[in-house]
Amino acid sequence: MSLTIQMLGTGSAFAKNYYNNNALLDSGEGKLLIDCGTTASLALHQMGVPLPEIDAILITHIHADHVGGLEEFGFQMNILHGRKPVLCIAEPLIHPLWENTLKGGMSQQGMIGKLEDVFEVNVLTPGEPTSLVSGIEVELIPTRHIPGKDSYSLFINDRLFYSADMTFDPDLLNQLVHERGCRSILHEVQLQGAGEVHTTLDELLSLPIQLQERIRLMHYSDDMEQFKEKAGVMSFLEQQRVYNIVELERTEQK
Ligand SMILES: O=c1ccn([C@@H]2O[C@@H]3COP(=O)(O)O[C@H]3[C@H]2O)c(=O)[nH]1
Ligand SMILES: [Zn+2]
Ligand SMILES: [Zn+2]
Repeated sequence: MSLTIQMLGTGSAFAKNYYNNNALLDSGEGKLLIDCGTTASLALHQMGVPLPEIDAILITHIHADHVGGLEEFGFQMNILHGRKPVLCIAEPLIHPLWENTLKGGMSQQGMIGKLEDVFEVNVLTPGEPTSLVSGIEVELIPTRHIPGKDSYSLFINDRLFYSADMTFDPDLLNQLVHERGCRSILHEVQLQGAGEVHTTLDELLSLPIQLQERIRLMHYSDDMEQFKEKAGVMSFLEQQRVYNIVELERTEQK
């Protein structure tokens, strides 16, 4: 079975040339949206993907570039299409997502008082690979991002690592590749400055070359073009280009 990934956008939270770093996985039998940021519905519209075609949404963590589009997605599906979208989410994110992000805009007296009133909630257990849509199995891996804020990176179909926003974790990357058969890595990157809550390009450049060869960069700032020659064997994912994951597993990328 083939699996494709198309980034709705590849931008950092403050990018203006790129949409939010959200992704559409398509197994041919089902579509999974990874994160639903503020720009998600506009990007999907431009890609020609109607919201009802998406079988499930998976959330990595609570920042607007990853969840800011859920209010519109939820309302559109309920009001215009008469059904609740499936929302896959780690248990610790449910309370903050509703109480701190969605409640203000979505609550309606007597009708909407909790996440489950708008979404079909699929509660995920970190560390347990779970089939989310036909042909797409995902394991949530807790990774560090903001102190005190839960965040989960993804290991997809036992072969593709998709980083959430995360600080540098070379041990995890080594373990995934050398012990778990990970063939390619889509990794967030911060191109300039100290990587207090993100992973910097310099940190990724410190990895063994065998790891760098597997890495494609995403979640980058508007000055990305200036860094193409500074990224060594790593290349930048292009937003809205459709990649077959087999194509991502080739080592010569440039
Ligand atoms: O301690 C902090 C907290 C946040 N921020 C910025 O806010 C953004 C929120 O979304 P993001 O996680 O994609 O990126 C984050 C950063 O750009 C930061 O630089 N330092
Ligand atoms: Zn982000
Ligand atoms: Zn974040």
